[in-house]
Formats: sequence, structure tokens, C-alpha cells
Amino acid sequence: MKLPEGLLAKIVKEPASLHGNLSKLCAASRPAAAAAAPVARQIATSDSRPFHDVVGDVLCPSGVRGIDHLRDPRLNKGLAFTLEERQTLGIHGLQPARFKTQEEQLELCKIAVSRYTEPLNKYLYLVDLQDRNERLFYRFLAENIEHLMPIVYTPTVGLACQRFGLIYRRPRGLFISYNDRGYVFDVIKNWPESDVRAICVTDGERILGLGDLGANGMGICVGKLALYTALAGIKPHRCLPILLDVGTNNIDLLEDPLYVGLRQKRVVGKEYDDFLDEFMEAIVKRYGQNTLIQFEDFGNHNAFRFLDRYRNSYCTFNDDIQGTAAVAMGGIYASTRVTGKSITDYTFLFAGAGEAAVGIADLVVKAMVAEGVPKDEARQKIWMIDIDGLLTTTRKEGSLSDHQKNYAKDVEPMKNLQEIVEKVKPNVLIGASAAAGIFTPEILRIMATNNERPVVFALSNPTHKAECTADQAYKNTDGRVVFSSGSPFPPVEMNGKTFYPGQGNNAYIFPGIALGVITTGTHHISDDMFLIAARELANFVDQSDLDRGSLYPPLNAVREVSMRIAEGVTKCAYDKGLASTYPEPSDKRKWLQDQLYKFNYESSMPVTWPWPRMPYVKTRPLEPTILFSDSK
Ligand SMILES: NC(=O)C1=CN([C@@H]2O[C@H](COP(=O)(O)OP(=O)(O)OC[C@H]3O[C@@H](n4cnc5c(N)ncnc54)[C@H](OP(=O)(O)O)[C@@H]3O)[C@@H](O)[C@H]2O)C=CC1
Ligand SMILES: CC(=O)C(=O)O
Ligand SMILES: [Mg+2]
Repeated sequence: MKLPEGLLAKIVKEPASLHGNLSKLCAASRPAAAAAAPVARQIATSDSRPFHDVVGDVLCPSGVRGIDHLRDPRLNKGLAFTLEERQTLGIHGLQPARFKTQEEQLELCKIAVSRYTEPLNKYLYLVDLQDRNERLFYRFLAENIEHLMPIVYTPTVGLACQRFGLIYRRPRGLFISYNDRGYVFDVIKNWPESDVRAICVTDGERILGLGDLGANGMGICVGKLALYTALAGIKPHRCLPILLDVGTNNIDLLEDPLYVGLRQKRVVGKEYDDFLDEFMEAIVKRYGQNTLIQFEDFGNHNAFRFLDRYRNSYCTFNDDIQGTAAVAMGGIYASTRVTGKSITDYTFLFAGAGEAAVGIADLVVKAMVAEGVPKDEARQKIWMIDIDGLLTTTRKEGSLSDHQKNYAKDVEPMKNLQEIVEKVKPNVLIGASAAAGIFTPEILRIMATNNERPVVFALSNPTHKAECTADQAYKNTDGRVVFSSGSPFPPVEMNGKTFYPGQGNNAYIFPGIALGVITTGTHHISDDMFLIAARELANFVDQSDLDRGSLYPPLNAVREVSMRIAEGVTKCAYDKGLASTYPEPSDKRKWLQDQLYKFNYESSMPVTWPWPRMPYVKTRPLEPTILFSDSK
């Protein structure tokens, strides 16, 4: 295991140069790259560690005053501090006399949340809890994911982003504005944690299906990373939400006195690209080469470009393109058990030809190719529309991206979705357009006429942007539809049967991918990992899920799904030489589990240890010291 001459010395001197040299390292020796990566992380963080009393999992007792145990959300246990802890830590008397277990506190949280009728107020309660008592917040979220995910995530998080200027209270995450260009590293240095492993970053240009929300988009990154911890047990201090504020083109926001971001139009072109490059380099410089950077809710034109530009030189993925692809593919695999067809039998029609749609289509093609279908043939089975209608080869030069061209058909242009459905006769209709209600009752009825079990996904978020509701889907197909939606819909009753539609949301995927990637120190995330994630997800769906009308496991099983995805990713990372954490663990599940966040309180008592017995206790009796001798 020998590094190329002088390379390690260069990396040690300039950690950021590992980035440029990684391919050389990989070519020279895979284990050598693996050995160098932790070195880079160590060096990158050592000179930039700020002083903080509680960093990561490490508590510096002499720097923490008694009352900090109540004020610091990472230390606070509320009334769960025991009498011994209260007295030892100097907080006795700062709280009422009552003692409560974490379980009793969880009951109180449930009562408190249920007293609010407005989802946004529930959201604010949870934000406050997160700021007050971190372990209680994450345990509450993790154990009540079915009820609370719609609050911390879609749909309520969308509303929270829209009202961000009104509800903004305390900082969570980093805001890096275009005014900071040239000094991005210095801004990142201000983040008090030195062991960040995963970043979720947005520039707020396409927040869910709500359009350009500028700096208000921070809420999405905060919500996604809350799910990293709740659904995959990734430690919160290892997660960093980042908002890149390059302005907004949303006129309403620019005129809104409550708007918290830069009051200017979006920076574009070379200036914007240079800013992104500086950001990526600064992350590597501060946190090391293998820091996971999840791109979230960027505008379409940038999302694909940045994925292509950074995927082979950074540890990055685009959740809207790749995470969504995996969750949809998981649902498609599972649907074959209901329709009795194979994925290679399906004809697909996508409403929308953006990040989500193209991402899913590309993974469907990969899945078909894995089953022996030639790539071109697979692409022919996939039809797509955007706002101008069917993607056809007759489109004006330059109007379709290279990604979209793969799905353009050599047919006459068509605009009307209903006519397109009649002509294409898809088995699977997938909406990722943010165009609410475009799956009309007529279109759903045509799907039901052409298919015994039509597959319909209305993936657009939040709820009011869905292409159709669950109710419309079941009612217009005699209950035969195999349906999923991006945001949750309530169960639908029909002819004495209750359907519980599943939530086709990338939340089933990204936490598990992230856990596998950061634990293995994967340096580049391959598309294979998303296909693996899709298969793991589909394999977890059992007959009872399908019987109740869902292509996905219940949300309270997502933690197990995340673990299986992480195991699959871990195996793939080692098999393909993408991992940099060595040696490879033999029991991968246990290895992953050992690194998870602990939701339960731990003792706050200062650690004591047996004082070592001093050597003089055991030594032979001292010889009388002869100070003066007159023996001579
Ligand atoms: N369930 C999930 O996990 C996920 C859901 N989504 C949701 O999917 C939606 C789209 O996201 P994304 O793909 O990133 O956005 P993009 O902006 O990249 O793509 C939107 C696409 O929809 C097309 N479109 C817009 N209006 C219509 C219409 N009336 N008829 C047909 N096509 C139309 C657009 O066409 P044009 O470009 O010509 O305007 C574009 O091709 C959002 O609501 C988002 O929340 C996204 C990621 C994950
Ligand atoms: C779920 C998600 O990532 C989106 O709607 O953008
Ligand atoms: Mg998204």
C-alpha cells in the first residue's frame, strides 16, 4: 500500500488537494486512498475547531455551568434529571420538585401537540422542542413518525417555508449569501461542530412544488436532516443544513417586508457557478473529502448540471433526481406483485419532464437493462410530457436537455394529456409536474379501461400540488388503481373496503443512503446504490401492505428500511472500492448499529473512575536515609 511519491506530503500540507488528487490515488491504490481519506478529515478539521463546551458527543465538564444542563438542548433532560444529578450538577432548585421519565415526557409531548389544531402551530411546537431538548425531540419524532412526519416534512414544512420570515426564531443551519463570496470557508468555520459528515444544501429555487422561495428554503434542509436522525439514527451534530442565498426571482418575496434573504434577483451564470465551486471546495477544506453533500430543491437547470459536474469529484447526490428515482422504482417493483406484470412489460407515461421525472425514468431504464432489455428499447417504453406537451423529436433545437432527449419520441407533437393517455395507453402514469389536478377523472377512467390494475403515482408536493387526490384515484377506477402520492392522503373508503395509499416519497431512501455513505466514508455515490435502495425497499413490502392498498411499508417501519438500505449501500461501497473506512466490517448491520444516535437519555453524572493505587503503597518500606556518614 504505497502512495505515489510526494502525494501524501502534499495532501497533509494542503488537505484540499486531496480533492484534485483523488482519482490519481484511486488509480494507484484503492486502500491507499482509503488510508488517506481519514487523514484528510483529521487535518481538515484540526485547525478549524472552535471552542464549544459541548462538541459532538464530547462534553467538557469544566466549561459547562450547572444551568447549561438545562439551557443546552443537547444536555437538557428536563424533569428527567435525578435528585443526585440535580444536586451534583448544581441545578437543584432550578426545576420543580417532580421527577419524570422520558416516557412520561413523551406522553406530555403527545398531549401538547394534539392541543394545537393548526399544523403550523404543531410545527412551531416541534421546533421549540428541538431547541429545548434534543433527545426528547428526536425520540418523539422517531416513535411517532406517522403522525409527525407530515408536520416536520411535507406538507407542513412547505407552509413553514412560505411563512419563514414570520416564524423565524433561532438559527439552525448556515446561511451563506452571495455577499460572502471569497470568504465562504470563513463562514463555514463559524459552524460550531467539527465532525460534520452530512450536509443538505439548497438555494431555494424550487422548494417542493411551491417554486422559488429563496432563503426561506432553509426549512426544507432542516426538515430533511431531522429525518436523517429520526429515520436513520445519524447523530444530529454530524448534520448541517445550508442555505445558499443567491437572491430570489420571487417578486412577492422581494416585496415582502418579512423576507429574511438577500433582496435581489438571483445571481446566474459564471458568478453563480463560481460561488457553487467555492462552496464545494470550502466544505472539503473544513470537513474533509468524504463529507456527504445532498443537493435539495435546486432549480431544474442547475440540478442536473451540478450533479454531472460534481458527482465524480465529490461525495454528493441530488435527492430530487436520485432519491426520488429510488422511491418510485421501489414502488414500481412492488406494483408488479399486484399487476402480475414484469417491469419490462410496462409502458410508462410521465407528466412532468424535470428532475423527479427524468431521474425516475433513468433508473427505470437501468432496472430494465439489468433485466436484459437493451437501453434504447427500454427508453422507447417511456413517454414524457412537459408544459408544452409530449416530448418529441420535432421539438425546436435547444428546447430539450440531453437528459430529456433520451425520451423524445419520433411522433407528431401532442399537447393534451388526455389524448396522449389515449394514444400511449400507459400501464404506469407518474405525475411529477407540480401541476395540481392534471390527472382528471376522465384520465383516471381511461387508465382503468386500459388496465385491470392501473398504476398511478401523484408524486408532486405538497398535498395541494398533487396531480390527483387518493380519493379521486380510487373512485374513478372502481378501486382498482395501484396508487401512491408524494404527500400523505387520508385512507379512502369505497364499497366497504378501506384503502391506505402509500407515500411515494424520497424520505424512504435518503436517510438510509446517507447512513451507508457516511459510515463507509464513500467518496463517490454511484447510481447502483439507488437501484439497491429501490430493491431493498420493494423487498420490505409484504402482502399485508399490498392488501391494504399500499406499495410501501408503513412509515413506522422506515427505520428498519433505512437500516437495510444502509446495509446494501455498505456492501456496494466495499464491493466497488468506493469505501474509505477500513477494515471492511464482517457484520455490517451490527457495525452500522453501533454508530447510531441514542434517543434515550444517558446519565448526566460526571464520570468517576477508580483512582489508581499509588506505587508507593506497594513498594518495600523505605530504607532509612543516611544523610551523613562518618563511616570513613
Ligand atoms: N414524492 C417525492 O419524493 C418527490 C416529489 N417531487 C415533486 O415533484 C414535483 C416536480 O419536481 P421536479 O421534477 O424537481 O421539478 P422540475 O421543475 O424539475 O420539473 C417539473 C416538470 O413539470 C413540467 N410541468 C409543469 N407544468 C406542467 C403541466 N401542466 N403539464 C405537464 N408538465 C408540466 C415542467 O415542464 P416545463 O419545464 O416545460 O415547465 C417540468 O418538466 C414537485 O412538486 C416536487 O415536490 C420532487 C422530488 C421528490
Ligand atoms: C420530497 C421532495 O424532495 C420534494 O418534493 O422536493
Ligand atoms: Mg426535494
